Amino acid sequence: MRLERFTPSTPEGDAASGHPARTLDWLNAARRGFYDKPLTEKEAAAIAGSYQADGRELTAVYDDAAVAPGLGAEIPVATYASFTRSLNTGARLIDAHLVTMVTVRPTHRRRGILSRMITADLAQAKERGLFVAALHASEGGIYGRFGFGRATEAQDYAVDVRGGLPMHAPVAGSVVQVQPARLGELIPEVFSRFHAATRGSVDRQRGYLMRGTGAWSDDGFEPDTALRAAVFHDAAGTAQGYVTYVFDGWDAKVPALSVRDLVAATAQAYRELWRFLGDHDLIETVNYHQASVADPLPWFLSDARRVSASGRGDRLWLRILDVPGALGARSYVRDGTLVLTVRDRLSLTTGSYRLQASGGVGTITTLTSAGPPSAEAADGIELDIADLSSLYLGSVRVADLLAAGRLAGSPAAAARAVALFDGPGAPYCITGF
Ligand SMILES: CC(=O)SCCNC(=O)CCNC(=O)[C@H](O)C(C)(C)COP(=O)(O)OP(=O)(O)OC[C@H]1O[C@@H](n2cnc3c(N)ncnc32)[C@H](O)[C@@H]1OP(=O)(O)O
Repeated sequence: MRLERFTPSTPEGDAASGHPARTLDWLNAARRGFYDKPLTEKEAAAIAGSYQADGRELTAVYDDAAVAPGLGAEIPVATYASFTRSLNTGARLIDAHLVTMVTVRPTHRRRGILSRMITADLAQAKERGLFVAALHASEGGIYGRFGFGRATEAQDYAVDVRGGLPMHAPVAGSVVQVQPARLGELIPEVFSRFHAATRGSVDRQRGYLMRGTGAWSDDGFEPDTALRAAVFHDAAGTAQGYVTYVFDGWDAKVPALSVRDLVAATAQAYRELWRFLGDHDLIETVNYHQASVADPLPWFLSDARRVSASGRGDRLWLRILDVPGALGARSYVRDGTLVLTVRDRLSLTTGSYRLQASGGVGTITTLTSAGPPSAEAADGIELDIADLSSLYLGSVRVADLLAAGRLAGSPAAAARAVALFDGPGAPYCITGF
């Protein structure tokens, strides 16, 4: 097996590697891995351009022993991509190493190819100085062993909008319908305000701009003529939110709209965009797939039962690569001191650390990174890096990790952990990658 890392390119750019279809072959191997149709050369060029803008790095694994009539040795048997985007820790934005497009051909599965790719990649990301890695998992049982923990959750809504959506609050600001193609400047502007204000948010890749403006369809790369859009302006005339959505068609079970994307920089913008969605005559249901688990919509409505929630599940998974760096980049509600002993199967963060929080700021001292735990560790907590990664943004409470047997420590140490890690609200991420 041969592993290559490269940046996406045009056939001319790839020619220097001796494999002019290198990017196209990688993209189609990844699509095969997710059971998608192969791309045309035009589509591949559009995606490669978008990936270049994202700064993605591609990993391919080749099987030089491939024999006819099987796929040729130039077609990757495994794909893996990574790029950097900021993550809101609740205190500030830090660079996160995003992992995506992981596939291994069925004929090559369970031979350790994913393990090899991810172990090398995470070690490199740590060497580059990144504190955390993140991904969205196709299955819940794969990534814990590599130190990833569930870090944000979301839920699906089906909202009954028959006769509109009566709300407690009076109408504020204004909503206008716009052509999606006119959203080019507004999408990044509104998202960046949402991102700066939302713990757990990850900055978005270029594909969001392409799909939000209708330049690409939801599942392809042709213009999306069915896409509709609306923008909310507050009383001062500032655009504070937008929604893109489609009509599900007259053949659907009930006449429905499906929200493709809804980004609101303020609670008022969120409320007024929902009021707008409810103002579509003939429509009975609005479907939404990225509601926060602490979503306020039911409280906005005169009748909260208009909202049916389902499909609650994990979205973002996080993996701390550098404990002092990551814990020093979040905030703490209370002052206190806690020693954490961290287990890490990949040995990237194994060790004991003293966390001292004062005035919201954490200072972390590495006590040991190899050998026996420090004497101070006896009075601390012990947990796996995947569970510390789940605690990091606040998606799980210390008591739940204790009850699950995933966190060990004396009652006094656990109480100190509660004081430091259990904060208000739920982290929220509306970026998929
Ligand atoms: C971030 C993303 O891109 S998520 C998308 C992931 N990709 C997919 O779901 C596409 C379809 N699946 C695949 O392509 C492959 O099965 C992959 C990528 C999930 C796994 O690749 P493989 O090369 O077979 O994994 P590898 O052999 O390295 O296994 C690593 C470990 O994960 C385990 N594992 C692998 N796949 C799974 C799975 N689907 N469920 C549970 N455990 C799994 C293995 O048993 C092994 O465990 P061990 O370390 O305890 O021995």
